[in-house]
Amino acid sequence: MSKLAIETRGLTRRFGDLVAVRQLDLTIPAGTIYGFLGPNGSGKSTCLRMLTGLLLPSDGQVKVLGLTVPEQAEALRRRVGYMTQRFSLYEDLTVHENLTFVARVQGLSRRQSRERINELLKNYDLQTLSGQLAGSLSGGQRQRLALAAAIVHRPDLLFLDEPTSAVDPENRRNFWEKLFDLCDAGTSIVVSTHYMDEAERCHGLAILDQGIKRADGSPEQLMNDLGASVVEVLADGLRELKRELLTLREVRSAAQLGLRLRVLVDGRIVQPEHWLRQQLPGRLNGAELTLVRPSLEDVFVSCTGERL
Ligand SMILES: Nc1ncnc2c1ncn2[C@@H]1O[C@H](COP(=O)(O)OP(=O)(O)OP(=O)(O)O)[C@@H](O)[C@H]1O
Repeated sequence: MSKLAIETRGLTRRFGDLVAVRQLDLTIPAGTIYGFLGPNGSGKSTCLRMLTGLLLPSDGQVKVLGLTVPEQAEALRRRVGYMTQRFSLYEDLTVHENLTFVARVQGLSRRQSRERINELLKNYDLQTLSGQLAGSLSGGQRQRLALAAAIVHRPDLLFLDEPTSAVDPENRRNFWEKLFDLCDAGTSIVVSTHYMDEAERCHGLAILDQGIKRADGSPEQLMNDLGASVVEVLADGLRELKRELLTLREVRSAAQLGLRLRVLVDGRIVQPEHWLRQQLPGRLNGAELTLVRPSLEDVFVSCTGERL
């Protein structure tokens, strides 16, 4: 059996009356990239902070790299890296000074620190920026520095909290290439995101909504197990059509994409295109209906029960 990076049972965190994370069971294999996908406020950061040992759970059991958290959080500290949402850089230190500072905190010797920092500056395309203040870097440069800082001590497990929110698509793509390199070299990675395309890159994934895990599995599994069919409708008067479709109980959602509506129909309906035409005969006369492959966004909409 392959080793686990993380295992939780009944993990819960309350803030007063608010339950930010509720009864979360997770089984995350080592050597993979695992994502938490959820909207703002769904509990992703709270969850990551508990898994790093920085925040005490209200309830439940947590094992990270075989260590019991929070009891063994100190032993865990050296083995994990954590890149926070705001990147946590020292704005008035240079790129090199930021890395040197983190290397000292992580206990690297001067020599180890020098070698490791040279390696990171090269790998993360920061050599020419070495003497520049972190506060003056672009979004993509800040992100690369934050990642380099999070892995100075070669952690076995890396946590990333919405790492690409502030960067453009090209930087996001390059960033993910770096994550796959790290994963290939044996680092387990847990990443939170609210981007579907990012979630789709993960080996495994949990969909969080209001602190509750609504589904988990590989993106392919989640799409196969959707329990709904997706029909794209090309027709006139889409806004009105959408309203009419949403009055049907079997229609889980209808989202407009340009000239089309993407309609999620309960999986128990055998021929969804035919069924839709039967429900709205006048309205769908002359419309084009096509059964298409589910996307992760369809899974997300379906799991969170949002009838958009
Ligand atoms: N220290 C705190 N005190 C009180 N409430 C908190 C605290 N930290 C988080 N919360 C609440 O817990 C809920 C979950 O927040 P969390 O930051 O974990 O969500 P998130 O999914 O990471 O959101 P985002 O994508 O916006 O970062 C929110 O309602 C938030 O207001």
